[in-house]
Amino acid sequence: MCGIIGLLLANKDQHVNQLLFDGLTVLQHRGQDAAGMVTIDKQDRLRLRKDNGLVRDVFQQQHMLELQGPMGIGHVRYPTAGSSSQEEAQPFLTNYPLGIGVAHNGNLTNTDELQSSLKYSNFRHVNTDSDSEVLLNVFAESLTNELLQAKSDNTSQPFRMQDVIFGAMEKVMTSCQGGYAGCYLINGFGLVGFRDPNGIRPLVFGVRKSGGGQLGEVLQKGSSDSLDSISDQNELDYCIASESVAIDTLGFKLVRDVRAGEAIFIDLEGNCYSKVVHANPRHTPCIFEYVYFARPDSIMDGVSVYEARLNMGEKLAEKILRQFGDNHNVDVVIPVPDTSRTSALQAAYRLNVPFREGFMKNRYIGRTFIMPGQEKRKKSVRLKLNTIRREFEGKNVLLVDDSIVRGTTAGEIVQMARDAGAKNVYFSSAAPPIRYPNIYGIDLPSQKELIAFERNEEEIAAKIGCEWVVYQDQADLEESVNMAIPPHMEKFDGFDCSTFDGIYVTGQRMGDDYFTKLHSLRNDDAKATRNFGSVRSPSTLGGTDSPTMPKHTLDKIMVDGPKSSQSPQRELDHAMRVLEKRRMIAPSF
Ligand SMILES: O=P(O)(O)OC[C@H]1O[C@H](OP(=O)(O)OP(=O)(O)O)[C@H](O)[C@@H]1O
Ligand SMILES: NC(=O)CC[C@H](N)C(=O)O
Ligand SMILES: [Mg+2]
Repeated sequence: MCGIIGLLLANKDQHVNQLLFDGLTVLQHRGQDAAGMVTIDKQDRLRLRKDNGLVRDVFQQQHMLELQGPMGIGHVRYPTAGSSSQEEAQPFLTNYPLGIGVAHNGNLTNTDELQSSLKYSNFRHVNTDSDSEVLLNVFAESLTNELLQAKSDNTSQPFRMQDVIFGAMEKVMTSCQGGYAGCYLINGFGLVGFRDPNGIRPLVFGVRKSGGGQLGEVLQKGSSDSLDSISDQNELDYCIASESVAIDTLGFKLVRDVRAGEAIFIDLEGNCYSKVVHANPRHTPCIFEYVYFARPDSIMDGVSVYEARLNMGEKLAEKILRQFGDNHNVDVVIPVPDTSRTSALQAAYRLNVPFREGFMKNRYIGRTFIMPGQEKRKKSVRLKLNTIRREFEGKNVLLVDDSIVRGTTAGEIVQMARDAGAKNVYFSSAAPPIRYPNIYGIDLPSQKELIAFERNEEEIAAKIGCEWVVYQDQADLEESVNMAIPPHMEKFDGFDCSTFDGIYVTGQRMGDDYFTKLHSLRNDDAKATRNFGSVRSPSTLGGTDSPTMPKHTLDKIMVDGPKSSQSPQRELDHAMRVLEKRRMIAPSF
């Protein structure tokens, strides 16, 4: 679930680099593997920096100084296609036509077909296994055709670039299947934000007065659907982002969400054009954004993520009460930090039992679910959380998590609760059991890796070692989000709940060859082998699956490392051990 951002400033002497950096830092929870940004300088040169690592590791002072210009896009990556290699970090660029970059969140489900059509019909070269590079080239090809057409139709007068762009975006949306929200940067013209015809992945945009001034009453939150009422658009800075939290933090005012099947084009003069380019959009956003991915302080499609999570806690508690009545025997509710806190708080309130912080989180360890590799995820749970013994000793504790996916967290946490002296350990999940792969931007390619695959609640409880486990019902989860839609907003056409019910809004069915191939390419073992394959020399070391190590550190480890007489696997093991050791040292801020 990557994070994307695009920025265009009215004052062409200003630079977007610091705003991009700050925005990406705020979106870091959406991707920890790699980060990148591209800007366009005064000579129309695209300036790119991308690498594996967290935002703070990837952009050093010398990179920031070079990332000049008033327009740029940025990306934090959590891979769902190809490998974790540095080459597949984003943004991707292409020179033709004009010089275009892309930052993409989501996952295309017809990458292979598109790639071979680009190669054999359009003679375009795609250099990686990334679906995002394909998404870029499909647009580049369509834009080329639209530009050539517009040029031949309008020999005597200039054409309108917005028409050309919307024509190209229509082709993108009819050709590209899957979930995608993205931002294209077009040299000499501006930024394009877009969202797939099902609105699966989120995207919002906002404005501020040039340089950061106040907009006054014109754009009170949620009140304005267009920018028509703002007289002098030349004075506006624009920000497009995955989540409203980036818009808020950078001092922009949220205008609205990009609609399903819509593209918005912001030109260099500050004019903003929008069009729903897909003929039959249906708005079915990914419900897992509300469960886990988004920050609670984000407003997504008009819905406060925080409020939706409170509702999830309320409904979860009601299910526990339905199942056990008032004899539920729970002494204390304890959240599994961080994401479940909001739901756990409300569940405790509804159950009328104390809410206690029994686990303390090491703030320097990132999110474990989006880390690559099961060993690393497992180890990170232990490094990340520690117990406060007095909250467990002799008590019947109800642990609340937002979701149970592979069961890595639940298994470790239950054991920790027992080690801390809990009498009985109950576990509950604010989301229903996850039993199906995700194909729209969450890296859950393999059913067999899911703890709820072919297991019922009793079997899951036995597997994670607790007395009982209770999951949210899917209808209650959907209702939790629907209840938080403000009265003036349109209702959704439904949700993408495919990881819970196996119904794919883009029409795939379990058993299709697509799933077999996805599993074989992206199960944990396959990924480990592929990422291992990319560790060949210090120059390609950005390709290891280290989420936090800057490349120069990796280079050094390989120089310090064992001699080549050892097997490649042992060399890798050694490098990983050194990495693990060094990761224990907290980075300085
Ligand atoms: O069953 P699993 O495979 O362990 O996945 C589920 C867990 O992973 C996530 O936490 P994560 O540590 O990623 O992030 P958080 O700190 O935001 O809760 C999620 O909140 C669950 O706790
Ligand atoms: N999680 C995502 O949004 C991933 C984007 C893209 N599919 C990639 O792997 O880079
Ligand atoms: Mg968690």
